[in-house]
Amino acid sequence: MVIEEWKKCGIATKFPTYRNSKLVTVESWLKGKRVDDEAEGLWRINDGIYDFTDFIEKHPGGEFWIRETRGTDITEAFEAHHLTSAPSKMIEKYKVRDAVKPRIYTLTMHENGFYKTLKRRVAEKLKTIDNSPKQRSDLIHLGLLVSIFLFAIASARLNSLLFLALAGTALVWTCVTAHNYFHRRDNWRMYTFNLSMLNFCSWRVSHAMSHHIYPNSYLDLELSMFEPLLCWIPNPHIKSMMMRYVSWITEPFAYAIAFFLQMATRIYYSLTHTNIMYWHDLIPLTIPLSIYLGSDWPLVLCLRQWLYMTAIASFAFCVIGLNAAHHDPAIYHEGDANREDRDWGLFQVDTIIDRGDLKKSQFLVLTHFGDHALHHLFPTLDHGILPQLYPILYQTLDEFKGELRECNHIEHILGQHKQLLRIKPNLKPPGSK
Ligand code: HEM
Repeated sequence: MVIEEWKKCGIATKFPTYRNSKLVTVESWLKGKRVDDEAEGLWRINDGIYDFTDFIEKHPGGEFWIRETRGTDITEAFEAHHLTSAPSKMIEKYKVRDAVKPRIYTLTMHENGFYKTLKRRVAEKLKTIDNSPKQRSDLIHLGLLVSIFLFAIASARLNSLLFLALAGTALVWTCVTAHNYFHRRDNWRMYTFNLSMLNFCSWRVSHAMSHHIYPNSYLDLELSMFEPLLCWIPNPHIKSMMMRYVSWITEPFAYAIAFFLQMATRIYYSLTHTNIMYWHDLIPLTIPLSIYLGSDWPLVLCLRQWLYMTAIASFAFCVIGLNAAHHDPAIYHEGDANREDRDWGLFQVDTIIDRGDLKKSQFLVLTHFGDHALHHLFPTLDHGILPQLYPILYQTLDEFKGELRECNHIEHILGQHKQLLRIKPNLKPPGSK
């Protein structure tokens, strides 16, 4: 079959099936991947087919990661989530056969390439690293979590807009900080992500499996979920002339309803297709409940206060998240010229401009998706210890002609808006002179 030119994917040999679905969700992404990935109904790592059915419940990282990825190619996710050599040694006993067809993904992880070299160096460095910042991360997270409830109750008792804004701010910062935790083995802090109406299980797919592994490509759900409202792919077949400009106007509205929209989509999908709701989707209700118990307000007003708080948090989350690292005309997006070296780690760095203005504060890094490149490369590491890895990252980037760029938030906001307008692909590959 001939693929239309504009559908050619920069990192895979197929245009992802899920992009043809009427409703783009985590489930349609996984379903599409099961169709596309040549994993023969099991799990694929490089050119091997593995049956991890008996390992699902034994997985130290938690059942979710393996259960949900059945029928897909997990090569990059497997490499990025483990820093020890144990998992690579363990998989042999689960191997069933060699895959019949070649992999559809064209990024590489050669032993002496950028990513594997960096990973070996990072694994070595972790043996001598100062781990105390991890406790600081835990304290910051706990402090923010408690603040949500204190500020929410104060906003009702004092009927104060200021405390309402503070409660919304504490909510968004707790949510971003909780993201530090849902990338890892199951732990109680990952549940606090759900206070926002988002769901960490859903995000383990849309963010950890999709966005982190295939950023700014057709496979990145964090792009496709916003289309056609906001479209960053520089392609007139996807981004209509009208959407380029209209998105600037509709954007604030889209930001404010993003949390509600995710919850509504999941409820709608559960009612019309299969249930994708979890018991922990009820967690956000603890906020209106605490306002009700901590003030003399009737329940209706408590619910209203909670919805206002959530809208503030949703708006702030998008201002922070969509302007954190990935969207600027100088950043690689689907359709742009590819770097010659197809190393997965270099691809990650090419899709990011880090926020340099956050780097001096662990609090800001945790609450604003800081140290973004290192986090993409090693998602299971606590954000607190990432700064200690910069010397190794810079040294390895130098050796492989990579570059970690930086800018501040205002520059990112401007760049993101220019990217919404851009329809012409960059013809100069990253790394070229
Ligand atoms: C989609 C594929 C997979 C993902 C996303 C994944 C994710 C994870 C995560 C998040 C952790 C916890 C890391 C931490 O908190 O520091 C973990 C640990 C672990 N996983 Fe997986 N995993 C996957 C597949 C596998 C497979 C196939 C095996 C082996 C058969 C495996 C073996 C382990 C082991 C032994 C650990 C303990 C920590 C370590 O030695 O690195 N995982 N995994």
